[in-house]
Amino acid sequence: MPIVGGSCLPRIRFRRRLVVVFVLTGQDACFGAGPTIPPAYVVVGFSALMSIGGRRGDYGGSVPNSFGTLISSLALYAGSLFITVAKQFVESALYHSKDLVIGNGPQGPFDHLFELKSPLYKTGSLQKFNPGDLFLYAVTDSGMNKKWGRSIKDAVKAAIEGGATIVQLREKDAETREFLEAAKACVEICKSSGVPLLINDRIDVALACNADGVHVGQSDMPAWEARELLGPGKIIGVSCKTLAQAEQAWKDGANYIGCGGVFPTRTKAANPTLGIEGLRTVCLASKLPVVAIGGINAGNAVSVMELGLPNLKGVAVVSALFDRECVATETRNLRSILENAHSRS
Ligand SMILES: Cc1ncc(COP(=O)(O)OP(=O)(O)O)c(N)n1
Ligand SMILES: Cc1nc(C(=O)O)sc1CCOP(=O)(O)O
Repeated sequence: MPIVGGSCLPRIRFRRRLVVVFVLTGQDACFGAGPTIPPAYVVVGFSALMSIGGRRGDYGGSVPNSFGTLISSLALYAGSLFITVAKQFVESALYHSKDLVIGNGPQGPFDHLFELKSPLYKTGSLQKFNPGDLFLYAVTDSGMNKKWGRSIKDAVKAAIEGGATIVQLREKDAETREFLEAAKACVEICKSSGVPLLINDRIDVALACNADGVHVGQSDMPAWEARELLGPGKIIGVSCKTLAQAEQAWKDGANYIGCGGVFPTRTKAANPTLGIEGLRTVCLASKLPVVAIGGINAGNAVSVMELGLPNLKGVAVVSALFDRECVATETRNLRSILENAHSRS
């Protein structure tokens, strides 16, 4: 902030003007990675100059007073520097607490009363993840859509019409540009229905279409890196088959885990089957809400819901919804089965 000119400091000799130029322009400077020089620096510098000037009589200041001015200015500077460093320490603590998870909410432990200042946290609209949304999780499949002559958009519309509570676009074969265009249309559809939309694997696509979040597997981008990119307001799900994976997903700041394959499936090649007992084991250990996946359909969904585990929030389904003639009808039917089972448990 260069605010120095001949007219500002008319009575100071040239050599001292140089000092003042240094002091005043230095107030916004940084030394290395250290703090910005606080305005008190300017006061100290100016007072020091005054005191020197006083000694020589240029400003009419007295020698004893100028020493006192210098000491009190140094104290002011030290106090101000302390406050600056303390503020940065607290900011840094808040920043590093952003991914600490307590309970199932998106907030870190220090982030209850105010927003973090980092631009990273302006990327998403801050919204709370509701684990209840995992109740009937519709996961699309490009092959099935092609087989039945549906666009992704129509498949998503039909699933929402039938009562899906969350949707994931899992388009393994789609070209990026085509996928992004479809994803943008689906974001609009889901937003207007209040149904969260997640993107499978593709953090880039999720960011570009402003989806509600992503679902990542064990060989995809780690959840903590996805969280860094997406910010705290987005939903992140992680596929987990083991207790260690579930623990890591929690540490990484995920919102939920997808656990399977509960039953054998033809939708995902070479997918190990955990069975109902495998699902139970992971649910009991998981600190995050769980959605079951793999071979789930209208005929076996009740056996999953009947586990009655508090953090098992629902089922994720591909072929039982999308490898059918009428997606809306299949979704409606499965939703009513789930609701009946849930009300009994
Ligand atoms: C809800 C849910 N759970 C698990 C998966 C599987 O994800 P991933 O391990 O990344 O495998 P692909 O889906 O990429 O084949 C999922 N998609 N959704
Ligand atoms: C995508 C996916 N992930 C699985 C896992 O076990 O992580 S099973 C699966 C496919 C689920 O499809 P369907 O409902 O048709 O069986």
